[in-house]
Amino acid sequence: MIEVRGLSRRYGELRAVQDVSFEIGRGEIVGLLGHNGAGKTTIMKMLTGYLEPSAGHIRIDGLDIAEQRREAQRRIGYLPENCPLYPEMTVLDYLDYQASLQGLEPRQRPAAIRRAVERTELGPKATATIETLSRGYRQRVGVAQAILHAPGILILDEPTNGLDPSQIQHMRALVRELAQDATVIISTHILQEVEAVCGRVLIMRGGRLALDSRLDAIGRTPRLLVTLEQDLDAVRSALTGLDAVTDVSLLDQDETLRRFALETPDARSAAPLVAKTLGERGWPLYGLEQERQDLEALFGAVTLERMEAAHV
Ligand SMILES: Nc1ncnc2c1ncn2[C@@H]1O[C@H](COP(=O)(O)OP(=O)(O)OP(=O)(O)O)[C@@H](O)[C@H]1O
Repeated sequence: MIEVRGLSRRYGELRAVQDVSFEIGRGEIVGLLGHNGAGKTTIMKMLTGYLEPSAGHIRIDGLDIAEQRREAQRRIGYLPENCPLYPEMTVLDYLDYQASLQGLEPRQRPAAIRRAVERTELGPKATATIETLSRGYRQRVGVAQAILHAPGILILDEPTNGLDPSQIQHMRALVRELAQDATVIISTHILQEVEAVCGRVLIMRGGRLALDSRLDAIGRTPRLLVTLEQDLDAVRSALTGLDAVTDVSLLDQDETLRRFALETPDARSAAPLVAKTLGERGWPLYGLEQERQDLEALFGAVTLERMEAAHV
């Protein structure tokens, strides 16, 4: 339903997006992941018809966005990175104004606004002026304006940017809920964000698509990191008998302590078993935690071969 072929965009000499191709099917939740400046926003602006590509094609449900822009845009809801909100307007007035800009007939608007307010749980703030809202609520208003016309595709640029942890949880739950009847593309520079809601990831690096993969195919089962005084052989013989631990390797060490990485099918449920087994040996446990991989670690995990394959 979204088809992108050979997409490129230059800003003067700068190649912000270079020869990017992908397809996204109905109902997918896809994370567009990359560092600041990787080209995510530029791609999203082109997908939504607000920026013209320097080269390449985009089709939305078979509609060429260059030739049938308005029709294609009707199928898309867009939360821009800095969604323009009018601070002095109430939430309802703002949504009514957006509904009119989006071309909804006056008689359709009340039902559309009611549905958007309900889905984003903005009811208690509906008559508040936007300037009085927290950042989390403002983002919800941004999402509400994106879903007014019940689009089949939602494009959300950094939807959790600047939110506190509880607002992030709420936004993630909202995205999952919206994904039940829409295809969703979310841009972010935070890997955990993708892991929390997406089934597939497109990784951008320096304007190029470095990886297009289902998350479960990346092999990112988190490892358990354990810090002990013992050496590798001793730790191996203590732990590899457990079903929960399939391999042990030494990560790093200082004069007294060694940090080991335990391969395990499920790090969370393995942790108490590992703690118990080590405790039974009377070994002091200096650390036990799940490995957190950042974007760099993921880039490292992606083999050169796969990156090259993604470029063809
Ligand atoms: N209007 C513009 N004029 C010139 N350069 C631009 C313009 N917009 C973006 N760029 C540049 O293009 C590159 C890609 O920017 P883009 O905003 O697409 O990246 P991004 O991955 O979305 O990053 P961020 O998360 O910081 O928004 C960056 O080097 C940026 O500075």
